[in-house]
Amino acid sequence: MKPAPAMAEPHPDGTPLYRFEQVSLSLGGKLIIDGLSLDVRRGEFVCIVGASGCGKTTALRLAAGLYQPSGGDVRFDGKTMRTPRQDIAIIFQDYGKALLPWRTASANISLALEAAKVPKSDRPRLIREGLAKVGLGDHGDKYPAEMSGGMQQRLQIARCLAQNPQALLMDEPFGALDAMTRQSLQDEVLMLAADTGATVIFVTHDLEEAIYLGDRVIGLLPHPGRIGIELKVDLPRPRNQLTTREEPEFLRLRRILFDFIKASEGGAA
Ligand SMILES: Nc1ncnc2c1ncn2[C@@H]1O[C@H](COP(=O)(O)OP(=O)(O)OP(=O)(O)O)[C@@H](O)[C@H]1O
Repeated sequence: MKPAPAMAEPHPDGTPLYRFEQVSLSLGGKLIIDGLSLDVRRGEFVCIVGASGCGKTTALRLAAGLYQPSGGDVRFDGKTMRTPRQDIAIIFQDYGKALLPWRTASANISLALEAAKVPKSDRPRLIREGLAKVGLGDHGDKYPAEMSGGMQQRLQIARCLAQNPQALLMDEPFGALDAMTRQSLQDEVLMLAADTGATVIFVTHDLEEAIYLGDRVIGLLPHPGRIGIELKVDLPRPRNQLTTREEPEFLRLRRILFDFIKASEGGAA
């Protein structure tokens, strides 16, 4: 049984995959997110940036169903999110903690297939395909500790994709990687997102990364977290690490975001 690709086509009734409606969240008696309204289309790649502590991770946790809003509504596929779902995968920066160290790369991917109750007989093929998709075809027998940071993050991505998710939520996934590895993983994620049609919400501190990857970049303002800016990224795909970053439109968006972050940090001081 080959999992069907997540929906790449617009939904027939045009509903967004995600709808945040006037979402607020208080934690420990403090308002962390306020009046957040955001639609994310199926297959869209949305990046979230903002000053440290503005609520990016919290917004992602709401999208994952790990927090319930104090006010408003998070709707996924037309339904209010009440708990985490099997078709929403989350990828964190801390790949070391996300992977099981006593399982090989193959066995780590198998974990997602076991959770999804994929029949045992289908698993070896899906594991092989999953490893190949992220360039780890020859490394199935390695343990996480025998792999570089980039390889471990690739493995985490393969494991998440094995869930066949409709949505991929990524929280600073490449923050700990060196520049070259980071760029190759950016391109791989773009390719995988295009291939699977998965909707991606990607949190990053790196403004260039957000523009390079996204169809849209959302900038959050702090205290409480709310949307301060929303930019459509009108750059051709496939993106290219050299030429895309040199486009006047890329530089224009980078300048706008840079000024936004600077102003928001000033305001938060
Ligand atoms: N469980 C909690 N209880 C109380 N306050 C919290 C809790 N979790 C987060 N916060 C606060 O909410 C705010 C937003 O945190 P969050 O981690 O979402 O920000 P962020 O934008 O992801 O930050 P960074 O970029 O530094 O990772 C911070 O002020 C943080 O201290």
